[in-house]
Amino acid sequence: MVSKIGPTGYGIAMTHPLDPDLAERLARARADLRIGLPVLIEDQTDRALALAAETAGPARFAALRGVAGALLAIGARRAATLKARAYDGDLARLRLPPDADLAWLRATADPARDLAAPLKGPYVALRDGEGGVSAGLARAALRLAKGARLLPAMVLAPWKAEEPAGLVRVSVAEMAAPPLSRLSEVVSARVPLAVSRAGRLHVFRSPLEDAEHVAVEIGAPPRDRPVLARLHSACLTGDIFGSVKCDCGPQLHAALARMAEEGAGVLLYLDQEGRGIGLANKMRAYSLQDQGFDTVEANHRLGFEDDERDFRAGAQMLAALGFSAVRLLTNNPAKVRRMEEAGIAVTERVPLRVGETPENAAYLATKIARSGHLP
Ligand SMILES: Nc1nc2c(ncn2[C@@H]2O[C@H](COP(=O)(O)OP(=O)(O)OP(=O)(O)O)[C@@H](O)[C@H]2O)c(=O)[nH]1
Ligand SMILES: [Zn+2]
Repeated sequence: MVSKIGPTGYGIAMTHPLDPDLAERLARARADLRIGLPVLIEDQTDRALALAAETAGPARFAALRGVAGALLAIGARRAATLKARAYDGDLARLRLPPDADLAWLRATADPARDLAAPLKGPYVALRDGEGGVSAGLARAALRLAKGARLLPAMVLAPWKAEEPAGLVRVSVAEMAAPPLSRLSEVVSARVPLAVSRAGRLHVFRSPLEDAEHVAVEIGAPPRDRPVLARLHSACLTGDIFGSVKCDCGPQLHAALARMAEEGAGVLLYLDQEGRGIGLANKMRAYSLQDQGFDTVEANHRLGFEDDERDFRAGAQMLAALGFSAVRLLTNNPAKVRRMEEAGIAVTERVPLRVGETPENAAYLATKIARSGHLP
């Protein structure tokens, strides 16, 4: 059947080469949420404007709150802390009180503020069929927030009117199958390091993220043999400031030293701060840890998985540099599995146990007890 679609012709919808594609619209949606702009989310029957609770400004929040059927979607764990029922399983849709202001919004969204901001309840959770935005749209909105490294708490307003000019529009179906981002090398240059003068840094970017990942190559590792490699996730606190709350800094330096000793290696420094939740959320997790929650529980209370990293970036960088097999410096068997799944053979796991302190003993024990790390 031939159907007429838009101004571009007949049959399949044609797009103009200058139109943003799905991956680009998703990247823009994440960027817009981070700067406090709403995104239009739709499924076959409904559409809603979605604004991140964490970045919403007063005027935009007021504009959405004024729409009949507007609500706040949060994760089920957050709802439990707020003593609100989660009728939608993994999430709850809360009624927006008419006098709700930004202080209410942020205090409701952010578990790290619970001690400072007395809770703003009681909260009224909406049941199936109530509220102007479905659980399906709300779920997609929360996923988008997490992808933007924002707290999963979204103001949603049903939107029947004309599409507001300039806002990004994505559908739930599109979000279900986000395209894999492809990294490519932007530049490489020689950087003599304290541990080895034969250092070279390769910078990688994906067109879809603002992340920049770095491969530190030491010596001239032959490409036809397994290379000593480390997948290191960025840790500003440990790597730069010498925090003793984790073991990252010592692991980083020990890995480089080991590569220098052997004369060759590759350290992939992945722009995935806080196991992929971003620096601000890691600090929120730290503030919850100060209240007695462990590293896994703290992530969960914020609405994130305990590990949100995607190690395919590391595998893509290794492949781009010409490596197909590694001897991987890690205590985390999940990293070995992820590498193999991504097509990089792991011929050996090389343990990396350094930097234990009284302050990180409980953190390291939790990773062994709950995250599958090897002792
Ligand atoms: N969310 C969260 N992230 C943390 C916490 N402590 C450290 N991190 C992050 O965890 C990551 C460190 O993980 P890695 O050392 O790369 O890997 P690993 O899974 O511990 O496995 P190894 O290879 O054995 O070190 C960094 O991104 C840190 O910022 C925490 O308490 N909460
Ligand atoms: Zn760390």
